[in-house]
Amino acid sequence: MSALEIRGLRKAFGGVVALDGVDLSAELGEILGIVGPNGSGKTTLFNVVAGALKPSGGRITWLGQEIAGLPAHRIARQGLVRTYQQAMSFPDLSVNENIKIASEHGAEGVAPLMAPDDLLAFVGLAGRGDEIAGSMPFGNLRRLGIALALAARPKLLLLDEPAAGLNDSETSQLAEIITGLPGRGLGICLIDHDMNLIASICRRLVVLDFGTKIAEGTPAEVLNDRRVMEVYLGAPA
Ligand SMILES: Nc1ncnc2c1ncn2[C@@H]1O[C@H](COP(=O)(O)OP(=O)(O)OP(=O)(O)O)[C@@H](O)[C@H]1O
Repeated sequence: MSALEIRGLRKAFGGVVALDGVDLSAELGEILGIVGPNGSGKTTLFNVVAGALKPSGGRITWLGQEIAGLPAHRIARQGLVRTYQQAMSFPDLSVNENIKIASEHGAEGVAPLMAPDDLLAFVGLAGRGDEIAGSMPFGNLRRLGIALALAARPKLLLLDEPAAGLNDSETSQLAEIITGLPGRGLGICLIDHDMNLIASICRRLVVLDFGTKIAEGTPAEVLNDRRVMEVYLGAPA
């Protein structure tokens, strides 16, 4: 059984069906890319898995236990942690204070991934622990968002569009950070619209369209899939 097993996951907002029977598995030690056009259900998938939204149906098994519908803080305590499209931090507090709070709300019974100073160095914020989060430039706020998620000692990290708004050099630095995580035993699920980033760091991709999984496989398999090409490029199936 995979670390995360999702079966028949459904989420409806009134008449809008955002997830329509999604099956998906994610392993520790792998980077799984989740792609699809705007509105295909990617963020809703993360919200439901991480407990920010209750599913309308289906099963989510994490490390062998059913977690569908549990509140977000209980899911985070079990090592399943998500980041948001907007980097989340307490803007009036320092970087170090933010890290401390994140670690206090993190997974129970899991050793820290690394010491706070090493964590800051790992995400490219060495020596910036005393800076006030809200005064940092956008790229550094993104790094801080990842540092805060890692401070919560995740076993599986759900990254929602971490490269949005980053320039090319910031995106390659981000790719280095992310690719360093599976070797430390973490699993990563990565949503992003940057196909170059996704194809370069993910071994496996899942493609959503209108709340259903339309393809799954290696980047090469998926990007040559006729249905995926149709969705992205409008080519006939
Ligand atoms: N809170 C909500 N209330 C009503 N409808 C919602 C809500 N959240 C999402 N939806 C709808 O669910 C569908 C899936 O949205 P979602 O944000 O999950 O897509 P996405 O693939 O993450 O899109 P994007 O790439 O633009 O971030 C869309 O039709 C969206 O309008």
